[in-house]
Amino acid sequence: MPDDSRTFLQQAESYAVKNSSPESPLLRDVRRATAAELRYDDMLSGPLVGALLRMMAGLTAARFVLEIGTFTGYGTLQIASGMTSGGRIITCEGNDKYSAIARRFFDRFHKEQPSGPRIELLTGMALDAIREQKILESGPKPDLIFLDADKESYPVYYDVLMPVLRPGGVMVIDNAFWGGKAWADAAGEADDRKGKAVDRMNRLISVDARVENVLLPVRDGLQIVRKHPEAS
Ligand SMILES: C[S@@+](CC[C@H](N)C(=O)[O-])C[C@H]1O[C@@H](n2cnc3c(N)ncnc32)[C@H](O)[C@@H]1O
Repeated sequence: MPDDSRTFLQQAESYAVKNSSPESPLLRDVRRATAAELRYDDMLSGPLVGALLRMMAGLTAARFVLEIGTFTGYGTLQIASGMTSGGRIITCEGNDKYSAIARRFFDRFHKEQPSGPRIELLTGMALDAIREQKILESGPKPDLIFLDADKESYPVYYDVLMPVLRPGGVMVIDNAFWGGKAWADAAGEADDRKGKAVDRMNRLISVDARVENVLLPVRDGLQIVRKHPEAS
């Protein structure tokens, strides 16, 4: 990306954050703790994507949400703050260090909002954890799914998760540009396994008759995929 367009996008993002609903003190603390304890926070979805997730939780009147890739819990807590009381979020994280930080903040959320949604953190590889819990086989279908884990598996996650999303529900997928590798691969300019997988998923979505989607140039690309109400 040319330097001047990068500057424009950075300025646009910072302007957009300033002029969107602010994050709560709890969310600010998650960001600060992540930066202080891990010394990197670039995997965290951040205020803009977070605010959009929170809005999606409200717009879908979400009672049951599934998140793949918790990291330190920022996106989970944004979603939780957009949900009504009595709901449930299942979130999956494969890294113990990250899940320990997330668990601390989930405990604080449950204390601060005892009648808010319950957050259940599954540790281990996401698809195994979900299969063990039999989430995909029985029970209510998720109203909202946030996919934000290993990019090479994105097409598999999409295949496995779209059938369990409730008709009319929404799947949000982060890093749909994968730093520009998604289209570099499409143009044959790079050989990046993650970029190829992300591009494959984006193409799958754009021809999937079960859904309508919009791929937004927000941060690293955000797929908003809505399952048609009559789709199974
Ligand atoms: C981009 S971060 C998630 C950010 C988080 N959703 C947020 O909103 O701040 C991706 C996370 O997915 C986790 N992850 C990657 N592959 C995974 C897998 N197969 N199963 C479970 N977690 C995985 C990583 O350890 C990492 O914490």
